Amino acid sequence: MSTPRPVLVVDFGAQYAQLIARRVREAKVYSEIVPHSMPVSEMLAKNPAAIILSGGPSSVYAPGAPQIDAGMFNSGVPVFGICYGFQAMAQALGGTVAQTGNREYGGTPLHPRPEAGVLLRDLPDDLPVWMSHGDCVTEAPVGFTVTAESAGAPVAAFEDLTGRRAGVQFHPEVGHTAHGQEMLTRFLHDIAGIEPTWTPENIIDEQVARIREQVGDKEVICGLSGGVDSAVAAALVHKAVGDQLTCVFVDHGLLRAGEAEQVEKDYVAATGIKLKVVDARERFLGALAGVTDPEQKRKIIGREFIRVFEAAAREIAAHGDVEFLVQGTLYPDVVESGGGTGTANIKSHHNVGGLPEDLKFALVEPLRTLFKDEVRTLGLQLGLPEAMVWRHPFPGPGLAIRIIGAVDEERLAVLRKADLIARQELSAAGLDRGVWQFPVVLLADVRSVGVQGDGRSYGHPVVLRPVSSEDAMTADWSRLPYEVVARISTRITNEVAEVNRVVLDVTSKPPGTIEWE
Ligand SMILES: Nc1ncnc2c1ncn2[C@@H]1O[C@H](COP(=O)(O)OP(=O)(O)OP(=O)(O)O)[C@@H](O)[C@H]1O
Ligand SMILES: O=c1[nH]c(=O)c2[nH+]cn([C@@H]3O[C@H](COP(=O)(O)O)[C@@H](O)[C@H]3O)c2[nH]1
Ligand SMILES: NC(=O)CC[C@H](N)C(=O)O
Ligand SMILES: [Mg+2]
Repeated sequence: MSTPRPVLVVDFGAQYAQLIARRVREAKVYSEIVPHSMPVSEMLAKNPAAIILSGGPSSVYAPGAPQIDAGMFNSGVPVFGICYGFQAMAQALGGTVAQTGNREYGGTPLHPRPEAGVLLRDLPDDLPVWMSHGDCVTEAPVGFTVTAESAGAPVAAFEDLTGRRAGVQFHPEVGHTAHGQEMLTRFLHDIAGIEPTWTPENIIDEQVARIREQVGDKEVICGLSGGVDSAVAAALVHKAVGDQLTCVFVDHGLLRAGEAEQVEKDYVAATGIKLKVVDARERFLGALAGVTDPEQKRKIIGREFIRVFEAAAREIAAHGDVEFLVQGTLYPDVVESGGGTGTANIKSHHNVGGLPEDLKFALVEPLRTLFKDEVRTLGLQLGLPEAMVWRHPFPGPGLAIRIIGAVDEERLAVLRKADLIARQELSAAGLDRGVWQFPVVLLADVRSVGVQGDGRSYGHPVVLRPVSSEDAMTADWSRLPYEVVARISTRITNEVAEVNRVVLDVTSKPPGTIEWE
């Protein structure tokens, strides 16, 4: 099977490059992100159906700012510029970009002109769009029609339909821009003339073909956690190579109450895939003893996972070595680990930034460019049970990154009890689907004074961190009904002897992250 012609999203260090790529997928068009440092000849060698230039932090007129090679515009490939990409495109084609002193951040009314062109045709005046710029295009290049303006941007959108190029100063890819998806769709379908034929089923077919090609007739193991990502990854690999796949579930002692049993029982029942369960509790807890630094914990866990997979592979291999390790890695894991173009390392996800340097497995990661909600859609299409597909995410390093301080059996036992109560009460209130994830965090090195049974207590606080999110890239704290919060608090302080205080985390992401470490 051939890969469809991609729409390339050229990343200029944008906050939203991955969001652009998924909006393109929502328009039923295949897309790939490439760094702006990739030579244009290499981009063109991918035979792109169109190119989208992302936003970015630089100013196009500043020394050393990323530029666009004119070759891109001579190639005849349709191009769409967004924010920095729009400015860079204007400059490369002979327009003018300047800092006018009129900065616009956040919701801004857009005024489409009567000659609104294809992108903005029939959209209302005062259209609320999301802006984030300090520079402006002050003069459009020759051959372009200016199709909209805003108070701070005299050229807020332009089009050259003959050359199949367009650009906008605002961000159509963010949810806050009204009709943003429609504008991107109009560019792709109506200006670039791309057929909307790509669907999530295509991901399945493409990935199955790709996995077959990569793996051939060799044996494969898959790290299976009970979470949706690895379940979908395993289902894809199973579809591709059947019984060459064995899943390995690692009980590292950092799991929640009942989790190991549930994975063993439910997963095999639902899928019929071979599963090996490894009890690695001593090994992980030994390696983590006394460690308090979050990044160090993550690196240790990443390394131990691989060592356990290696040992399991030796036992599983019927002939020779197992070369391939399947992981349910998603795009946010990669980005947060600093794997994007010029993106910062926020935290090393155990399955990406936490991998040891001497990793011998070749990785099979069919979900590496996708977001969780897309993976859930795939899971449903692959016939996985709803309960598995809608399970809340749970990080591979488990409770180790929810104990602030060193990790040991005793602390784990305390957190497990508190966590179970929170999960039970959330489910009892029928709120599972309304909440993206609900970490419970133990501040193991903090103590506070309480009064319980007329006596003094000196116990630990537990933090409730329920969040809502679309893709874990950004999140907000969930406004749980106070009765539910109150019930959880009462039960935890009554039933978990070591905990005498429950607090609620009311921080969005950014500036917080979902997990505390
Ligand atoms: N206990 C485990 N045993 C084996 N592999 C694991 C375990 N925990 C995590 N992994 C591997 O690490 C990958 C990343 O973990 P992550 O938690 O992001 O995904 P997930 O558990 O599959 O899904 P979810 O994000 O919904 O929890 C998993 O897809 C899986 O391959
Ligand atoms: O498998 C994982 N290995 C990790 O090392 C890891 N760190 C964070 N997470 C999960 O990723 C999402 C975003 O988390 P943060 O807002 O805390 O960065 C949330 O869903 C987190 O639970 C991880 N998952
Ligand atoms: N969001 C962006 O792409 C910003 C572009 C440019 N840095 C500006 O401030 O105008
Ligand atoms: Mg998980």
